[in-house]
Amino acid sequence: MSEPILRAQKLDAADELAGLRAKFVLDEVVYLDGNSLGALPAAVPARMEDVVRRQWGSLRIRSWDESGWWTAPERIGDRIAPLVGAAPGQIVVGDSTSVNVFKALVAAVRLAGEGRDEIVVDATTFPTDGYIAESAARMTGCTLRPATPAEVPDVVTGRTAAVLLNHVDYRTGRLHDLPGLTAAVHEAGAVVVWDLCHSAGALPVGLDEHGVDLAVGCTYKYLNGGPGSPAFLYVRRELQDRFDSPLPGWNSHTEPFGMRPAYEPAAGAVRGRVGTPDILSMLALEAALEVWEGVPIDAVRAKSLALTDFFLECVAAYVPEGAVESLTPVAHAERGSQVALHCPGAGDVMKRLIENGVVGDFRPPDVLRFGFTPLYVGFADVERAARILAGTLS
Ligand SMILES: Cc1ncc(COP(=O)(O)O)c(C=O)c1O
Ligand SMILES: Nc1c(O)cccc1C(=O)C[C@H](N)C(=O)O
Repeated sequence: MSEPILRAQKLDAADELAGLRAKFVLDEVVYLDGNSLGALPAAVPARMEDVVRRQWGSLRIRSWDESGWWTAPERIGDRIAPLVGAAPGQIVVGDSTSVNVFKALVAAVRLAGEGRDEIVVDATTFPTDGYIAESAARMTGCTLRPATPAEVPDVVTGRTAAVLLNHVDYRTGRLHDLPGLTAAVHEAGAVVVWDLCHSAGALPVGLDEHGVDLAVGCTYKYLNGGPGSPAFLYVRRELQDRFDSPLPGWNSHTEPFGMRPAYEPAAGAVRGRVGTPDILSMLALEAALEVWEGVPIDAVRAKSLALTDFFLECVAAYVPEGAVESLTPVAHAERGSQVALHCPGAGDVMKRLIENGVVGDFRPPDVLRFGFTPLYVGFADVERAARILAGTLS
């Protein structure tokens, strides 16, 4: 047996999270696309059967109270909170990430106050954040200044109102320095908004510890909430009273069923809500989050780094030199939970990989992306993926 296969066996045998794989619906495919859409947790279908048939089918309107539908956005927010280092009462679940980026960024400019007329946006951002930042800047009368995360400490000034950053770069897998960049933004007196789509559920974030102001993230990647599952919005407790949402719907009113003509915002995380929550997706997410019971995020991070290290090792062992080049930083402090490989003809290579039972994804112009979800990816999967990649390239 080859050396990487033996190593994989040893690593799998010592993996304290290995048992979690059984909590997911998986097959013989090596699934390395959990950074796009997480796998289905096995408890979700039966829960949805109950939600649809009993809660909706039998209880109907009563379920808003009796099945806890009305309070689901805050309840599920509190379930996500420990995974991103937040105390309870600061996260609300609902709407898409894009919509929450809009809420957070406009609210950030309003929090920053008079005399600040610039929004700094991550120049390497996932496109939706950039599009929304451009619109938010136009709406608030701000100038938009794109900057790479590394440039942020040098570009923030007394004019900066808000800075929108990605925790992990969706293309390269680079992890940015959230504590350091948050401190740099604060030093300039500005408000920071973090997009945690590629870090929530993959690594410790430490929102409270690092004094983050506002954050958003999706739940369909490492949190396995399902296609289009609702996103989350974090508003630091000390800012909640001043959080002025640009989408003040009736669900965030202090007395929603008072049906009053004048808007009066509720206290707390509820202020981030807009309209009627998407209950089916939300309750699928709630069931999906049960797999996290007793799972420390530090153990997830340790396994994630071991998986990505081992993948890079196997690629180096199997793939002919020069055929691919890793875009993902080697330093653990700069790596998320994915590996991105630059590869000529990456689109076709990924098609062949998928035909051969290894699912990752392709991002233009020439990037092969492999996401490693520590809850269900094992070391034998990693070895097999690298071996099949080498076969695809030869
Ligand atoms: C960093 C980042 N932000 C935002 C999004 C998109 O959010 P939405 O759920 O609104 O499509 C994604 C992925 O789709 C993403 O990777
Ligand atoms: N949200 C997605 C979707 O609706 C379809 C396909 C992919 C996605 C993704 O999440 C892509 C992902 N954010 C990325 O990093 O590229």
